[in-house]
Amino acid sequence: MNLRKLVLVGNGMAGVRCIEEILKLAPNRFEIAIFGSEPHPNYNRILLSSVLAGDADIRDIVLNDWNWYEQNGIKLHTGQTVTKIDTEKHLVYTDGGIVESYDDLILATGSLPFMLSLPGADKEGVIAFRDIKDCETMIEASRKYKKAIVIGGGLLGLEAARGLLNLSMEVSVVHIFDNLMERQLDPVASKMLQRELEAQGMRFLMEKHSEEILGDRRVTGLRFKDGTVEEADLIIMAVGIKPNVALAKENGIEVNRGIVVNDFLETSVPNVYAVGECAEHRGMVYGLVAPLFEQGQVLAKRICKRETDPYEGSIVYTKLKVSGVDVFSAGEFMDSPDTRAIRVHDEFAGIYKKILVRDNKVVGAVLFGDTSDSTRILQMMKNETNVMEIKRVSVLENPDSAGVSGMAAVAAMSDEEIICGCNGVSKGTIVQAIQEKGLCSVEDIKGCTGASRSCGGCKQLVAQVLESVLGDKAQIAAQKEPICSCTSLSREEVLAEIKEKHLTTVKEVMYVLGWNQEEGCSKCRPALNYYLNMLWPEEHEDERASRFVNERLHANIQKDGTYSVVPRMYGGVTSPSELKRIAEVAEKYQVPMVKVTGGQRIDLLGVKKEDLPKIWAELDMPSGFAYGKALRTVKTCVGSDFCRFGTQNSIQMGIDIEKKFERINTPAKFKMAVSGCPRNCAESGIKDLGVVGIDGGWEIYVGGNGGVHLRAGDLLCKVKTEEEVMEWTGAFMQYYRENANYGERTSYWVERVGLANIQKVLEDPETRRQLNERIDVALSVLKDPWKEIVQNEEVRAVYEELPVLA
Ligand SMILES: Cc1cc2nc3c(=O)[nH]c(=O)nc-3n(C[C@H](O)[C@H](O)[C@H](O)COP(=O)(O)OP(=O)(O)OC[C@H]3O[C@@H](n4cnc5c(N)ncnc54)[C@H](O)[C@@H]3O)c2cc1C
Ligand SMILES: NC(=O)c1ccc[n+]([C@@H]2O[C@H](COP(=O)([O-])OP(=O)(O)OC[C@H]3O[C@@H](n4cnc5c(N)ncnc54)[C@H](O)[C@@H]3O)[C@@H](O)[C@H]2O)c1
Ligand code: SF4
Ligand code: FES
Repeated sequence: MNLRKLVLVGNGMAGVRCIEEILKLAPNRFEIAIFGSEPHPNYNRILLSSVLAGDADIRDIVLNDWNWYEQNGIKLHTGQTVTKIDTEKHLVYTDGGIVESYDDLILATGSLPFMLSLPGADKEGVIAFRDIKDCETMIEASRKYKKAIVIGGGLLGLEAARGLLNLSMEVSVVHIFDNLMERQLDPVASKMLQRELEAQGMRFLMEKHSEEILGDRRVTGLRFKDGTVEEADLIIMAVGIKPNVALAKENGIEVNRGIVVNDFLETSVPNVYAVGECAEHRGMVYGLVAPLFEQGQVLAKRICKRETDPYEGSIVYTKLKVSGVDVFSAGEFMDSPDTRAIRVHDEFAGIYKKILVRDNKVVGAVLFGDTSDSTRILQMMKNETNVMEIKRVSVLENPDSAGVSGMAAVAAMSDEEIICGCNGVSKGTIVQAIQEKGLCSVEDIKGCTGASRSCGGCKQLVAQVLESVLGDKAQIAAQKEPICSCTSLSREEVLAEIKEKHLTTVKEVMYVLGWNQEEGCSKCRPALNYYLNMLWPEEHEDERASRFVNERLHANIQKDGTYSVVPRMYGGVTSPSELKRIAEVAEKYQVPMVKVTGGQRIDLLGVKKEDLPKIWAELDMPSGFAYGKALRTVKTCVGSDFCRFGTQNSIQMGIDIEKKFERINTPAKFKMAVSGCPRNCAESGIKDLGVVGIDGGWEIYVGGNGGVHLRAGDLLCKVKTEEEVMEWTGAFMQYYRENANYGERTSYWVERVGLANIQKVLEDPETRRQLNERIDVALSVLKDPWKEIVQNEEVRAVYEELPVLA
């Protein structure tokens, strides 16, 4: 049988997804060729926000790797832009000189970012946020520059701003209206969002009209119509997108705002179809993946000559992907004369929920602070549920979930309810796949049903469905997330294999366990190095090359390529002679800034790499490990020796803890504090482990965090003596070292595992003894890295050869 020739223009999310559907329906019907302007295989554009925020690596966001094209017999032309279509002869031409014939042609050219045509918009440092290249440019710029402006307070602008904050830039968001995300939120939710983001460190310049981008070659600032100027080294334009229609338009295919398609995604020219952000259907152009995937399903059936319902449009809904902020918006969101609203606004809890009802049906919703109702509300919108048949207040309080856990609420969901909005996967489909195919991890479910494959916002729900089906077995299943895309093995499996096969180097682990990338990636290499150090403290030789640059160089790299030096000062206590040495070093090496840190240490900022060993030698103080995934500082208050409120000697307790546990590697940075009484001047409540003096003893709090994931610590235990503080501290640290994922702060780990479970383990004195025994072994082999480099010529020679950047 002669295969039909199918050509896809646009190797993006919508086009390739449609091809996947076609391959499912008719794997042998087409000879497929795909053209993409970008040099990459198909990747998850949505997760560029996560890459920028440091939560994912570019490699993690590939949806279909090079092998996938090969395995499916698809001819992939990356870096090739189709510039001409001969619709008579059925040929496409690329800028690289390739000509390909087609029987069926799908246009999935996506969108182009809208760039404001301001004077100076062509300067270096003015970019959009649309593709991998933009993402890389921003990450690179953050290493050299300090101030960023994001123009546009929509979804993209706010996600970009959050990412840039994570990259330690100062970020101002310039918005043209007085309400952020005015296309998705009403003014109440919008203001709540602004307050929350301000608390995270974002600055907002509202109702500002940009007039000119300043600077010579590179941008230095932005001038507004009111004459004011904001400085910037980087400007991101996130002011919307426009469908990429030039190719269609120039080749006689009907175009309006987008490429005009009918209910079967057919354009005005026979055998030419359009799908995705470039397509205009019934006057609507969509900019979110769920509708694009729905279009793709209809188109796949049409092209495969299968019967299909027409595509009749989609309900649009969004969630902002900024950690610490829960925002959901669906359908209509502004009150109007013909809608009535059901509202809940809890100003204490920072929760706002509104649904809009017309003709007794939900036509839209805005949720802020708690979006757990979102799937159910969306389902009501899709099913056109009559709200008059329900007790109305219960619309915003799931009767099934009131007072019960999220897991129980998921168990009570009907099979039709959609779990993954992006990919339209229902609970029933997931349950069936788990039962029939024996799936036991979120990753398996993703591979089999597509759920959680796009924005990832439904991962928790998918895990809960898994748990509701598998019960106890899900505990193991929940942990079956692969540690990165180089392997399908979870952390637990990798650790078990390391122990069983006695693997002792990162390379050996990757080789024996069949890593699909010989060199691993930036996610697995440091993680494996940590796990090996933790499992074989006496045997495993730390593999510096697998560590992040700061840990390799024992100093934090700064934006301008210089380093910071933070010597250890136990409990935040120093002496005149130490201060003198610090002052002398700072003067001699012309250290541009000497600063007291939030952890009560002294930071010498702006040191050149070549000066580091000399400074360490002259300071003659141990490393403060301010750069590592390790115990950082133990902050102390003045305590009972000097403070009139003090009930306990917090300074001595802090010094003792720091002296005992200094240098210990932990899955993520580990901060501690000791306060002499419940007034808590050392802020023990927001530390990974915080100790608070009380009458006749001490309280130990764990899982606190004063950063992005602001969280008050949970009370782990109350003890009477200093020895017990030390014993519980050692046991908790070692239990965390052995059980948390690499990179997971205690604030997330304690939430994930549950305080009660941790307490259950640590309450047993024998378990505490064993954990302390193991942490003591790990501590016994640690040396001060600065001293080693200063005193050992061989180590210094290796150090001096280290490249400056990662
Ligand atoms: C940072 C970011 C975060 C996002 N977050 C979300 C989210 O949370 N949820 C959500 O639903 N959506 C989100 N989106 C939107 C979502 O990514 C898009 O809706 C989706 O990627 C559009 O898919 P598409 O295939 O239509 O277009 P694209 O993904 O833009 O793909 C089109 C491809 O075609 C190529 N191309 C164009 N013209 C040609 C040509 N002539 N020849 C060859 N190749 C060509 C382009 O280079 C591009 O690679 C986000 C977008 C961004 C940028
Ligand atoms: N979480 C998500 O679902 C998500 C995340 C990122 C991007 N996206 C999608 O990507 C696309 C692009 O996102 P976007 O936020 O750029 O588009 P958008 O159109 O949703 O928002 C653009 C924002 O820029 C503002 N604006 C316009 N001109 C301006 C000016 N001159 N000065 C200041 N502000 C100005 C607008 O008022 C608007 O709020 C959209 O389709 C969006 O849905 C979605
Ligand atoms: S926490 Fe208590 S002991 Fe410590 S400084 Fe504050 S008031 Fe004094
Ligand atoms: S809701 Fe986006 S991937 Fe499931």
